[in-house]
This record gives sequence, C-alpha cells and structure tokens, in this order.
Amino acid sequence: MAEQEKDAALPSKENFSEWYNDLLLKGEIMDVRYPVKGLYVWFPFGFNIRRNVYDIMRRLLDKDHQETMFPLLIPENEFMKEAEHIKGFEDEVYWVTHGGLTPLDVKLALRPTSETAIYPMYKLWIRSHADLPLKLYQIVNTFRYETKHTRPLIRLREITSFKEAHTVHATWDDAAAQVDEAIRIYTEFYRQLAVPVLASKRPDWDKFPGADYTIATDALMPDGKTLQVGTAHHLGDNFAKTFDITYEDAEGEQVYAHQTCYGVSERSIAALISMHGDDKGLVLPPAIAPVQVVIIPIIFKKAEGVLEACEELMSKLEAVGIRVKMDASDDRPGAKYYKWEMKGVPVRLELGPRDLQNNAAMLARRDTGEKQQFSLDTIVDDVSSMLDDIHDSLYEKAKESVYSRVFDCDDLDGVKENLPKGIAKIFWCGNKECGLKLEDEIGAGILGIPTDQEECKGKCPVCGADASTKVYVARTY
Ligand SMILES: Nc1ncnc2c1ncn2[C@@H]1O[C@H](COS(=O)(=O)NC(=O)[C@@H](N)CS)[C@@H](O)[C@H]1O
Ligand SMILES: [Zn+2]
Repeated sequence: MAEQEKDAALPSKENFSEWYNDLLLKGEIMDVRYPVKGLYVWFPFGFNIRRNVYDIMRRLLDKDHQETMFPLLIPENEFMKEAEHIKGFEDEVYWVTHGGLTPLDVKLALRPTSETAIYPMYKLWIRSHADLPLKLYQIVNTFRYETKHTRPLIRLREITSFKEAHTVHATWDDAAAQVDEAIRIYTEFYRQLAVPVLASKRPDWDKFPGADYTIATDALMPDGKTLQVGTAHHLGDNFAKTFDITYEDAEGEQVYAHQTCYGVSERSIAALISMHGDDKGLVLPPAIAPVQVVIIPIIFKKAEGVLEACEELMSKLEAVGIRVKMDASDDRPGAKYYKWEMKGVPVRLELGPRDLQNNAAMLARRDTGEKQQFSLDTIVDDVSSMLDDIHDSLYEKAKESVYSRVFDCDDLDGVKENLPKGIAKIFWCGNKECGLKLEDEIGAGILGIPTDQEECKGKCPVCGADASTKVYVARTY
C-alpha cells in the first residue's frame, strides 16, 4: 500500500461506529471539529450530496405543497402557549436573551421545530374552508439541546437540514389521510435513496408532544440499531385550539381546523451512507451522487489521443445530464481509483491507448467492483442504463439486508436472542404497563405497530392477555 493509503486506511465497516466517523472525514461529508458540541460543518462534497437529496424531497413535495420560510426566533409567549408541546421541548430549547448588551424584554426561542412560529400566522391566514387544505413546508436549521450522545448527521444540536411540512385540513379524517400521504412520500423519497424504511405507529408514550398519534419511518443500520429517519404526526385540533385556528364552514359556523406536521432531517444522509458504504468508502446511489461518472485517462509516455477521446466522452455524457468528472491529474491510476472509490462515485471509466484502438472503454462499477468493456459507440446509453442498474441493485441488496434482520418471534427469549442482530416482532396486548415492562425486560424500545400489519392472534408475552397485533421492537439511536 502506498504511504498515504496505508495511514489513511478506513476501519472495516465491522466496527461500524469507527468506520462511520472516519468516513465522514475521508468521504468529505462533514468536519466534526467545529468548537461547539453537536454542531458540525458541511464539506462542499457532503453539501452537494445534501443538495441532491433535498432536491428529491422538493420534487416530491412540490406536487401539492408550497415551500416557504418562517423566522428562526419564536417569542416566549407564543412558544409557551401549548403546554403539552412545550413539555416536549421545554428542556431542549435554546433561548436568546440579549440584543447586543441589552436584555430583551421578551426572550426568544431558537426554533426546535416550528409549530409555535407558524401557527400564529396560520391563524391570520385561514378564514374559510376555501383556504383548506393548506400544505406548506420549509427546509431550515433547527436547534435542540440534545443531552444524549450527539453524533454528526444522526443526533445534532443544530439540525441543519430540517424539512418540516405543516398542513391544515377541514376534518380529522382529511388530516389522517395526509399523514398516510406523508408516509407514502417518505417511503418513495427513501426508495430513491435506495434505503428501505419500516413504517410503524409509535406507542402513545413516544408520540410527538401535542399530537394525537405519530407514524414513523425507521431505517435499520448495519449495527442492528434502528434510526428514526422521518415522522408524520396527526395533531388533531390540539394546536388549532391553542392558536385559535378556525375556519368558516359551508354552514357559516366557526370550526377548529385539524392539522398534521411531518419532518425529515440529515439523518436521511446518515442512513444512505451507512446502508451502502463499504470498506473502500462511500457507495452513493446515482440519484444523489455529486459525481456519477469519473473518467480516468490511462496515459503512458505519449498521450496518443487518449486525452482528446476522454474529453469527447465527457461532453457526450454531460450532454445527457450525467454528472461526470475527468481525473487527468498526475496521480498514479491506483491512487485515483482509491480516491474516487472513497467518494462513492458509482461508475468509473478507464480509457487507454489499447481501449482506444478497440474503440472501447473499460467500465468499473463501484457497488460490485465488476469491470466490463463497452464500445464507445454505445457508451452513453450503456452508462445511463448502468446507473439505473446500480440503483436497483443497491436497493435490492439493502432490502435483502434489512428484511433478513427482521425476526418474527413467539416469545421474549426469541426477542432477546435476535435483538443484537436487528428488529424483532412480538405480540403486545397494547396496554401501556405491559409495553413499558416489555421494553424493560428486553432492554430495547417498542418502535410501534407496523402500518402494513394484518390481523393476527396471539398472547401478550407480559400479561398473557389476547393480543391482535405484533409490534416492532429494536435497539435505537
Ligand atoms: N437531534 C436531531 N438530529 C438529527 N435529526 C433529528 C434530531 N431530532 C429529530 N430529528 C429528525 O427529525 C425528524 C422530525 O422531528 S420530530 O421531532 O419527530 N417531528 C417534528 O419536529 C414535527 N414538527 C414534524 S416536522 C425525526 O423523525 C428525526 O428523523
Ligand atoms: Zn399485556
């Protein structure tokens, strides 16, 4: 191994935590050396991935939502209005108390999430049922004074990429349908990142403060723990009553609106890095890869038209919208392969004098390492379909990896045996004491009732009562 490669070797993905932390630096995703706990800095390459990921989210939401932006600072009187909500955020909220040297007469909360910033405005904007449904979202930074172990992309104190949607509806049922739509959007969003997610209804004690119920999407990480990568909350008319959001119905009556909110953060990027990466570094799904194809000219003493052929190949690929780079630096080919594999570039094209004579290029796939020669006459179509194949193959492999680690268990021993590997499914009668005892007994959390759960008959492993549902349980981030 060359000198710089030896001391730069990435730890094996077997020790996931070291691998993940080291890859954030070597893959140029985030620099964790910023001098405030829980705040991290995007490297440009990581920020480019972030932009591509959130472009996918925008394309999905913009079909029937509108994007906007609300202020970061929330006056204490508004923030303290919703008791249940605040109980959920009271101990996580940052306060601004001064303007320069002058103490503020009303202290201002840094938004941990934006209900209490947005809903006073919704009160002003919503008059009649003709104004409904209202579906807005914003992609902003939010701040939470997390006291648990902070981790880049996973548990931040400044959530830099918080996509929060806030919708308003005429009825409870309309809002419930929107919660289902939100989960469909998230499942499609994650499919485009080749990340399988499991949707489940959180137990009551784990729902969003101020919500009637919460549906969450969880990703299963390589270490067998789950990461909550998106949530949708049915807020009922709880916030409408607190912020007096009413509309005039067809009979001229003032009616409280029903609402939802649903959010995704940069955990989406943590999930895709963790799901697909390997011991050589990032493996990026083509849809979000900043560089989809890297061209490596193989030059010996004389260039023999290789550079020109690479330039031509690059412009042909760019012409069909493929994000392509040529690495004509004077690094050795091996060092180039190492660098672009670390950055997860899905396709590498090698082109040397012999390839040129055969009017061909050698294509190397990042995900499987397979190499195959393609004629330069058809290379643009071949590369395009290869990028699609790579996405599909990443998604199939990820689904296989996740579903093979969901264990249908009949008793607590089965759960305890399988929990270190992934997610267990076990009967639960649904009452809270049993749920909390179950969590205690297995030392893990109830994720919730799978949204695709069919009726099933069994016994609660805690109290023995009849149970008609199985729940996902798992160790979580
Ligand atoms: N400290 C954090 N760091 C990174 N992501 C986080 C953090 N806290 C929450 N998230 C992500 O943000 C998502 C939405 O957060 S939440 O609290 O569940 N829901 C809300 O705040 C609602 N207002 C919907 S936007 C979570 O599902 C989780 O994926
Ligand atoms: Zn029970």
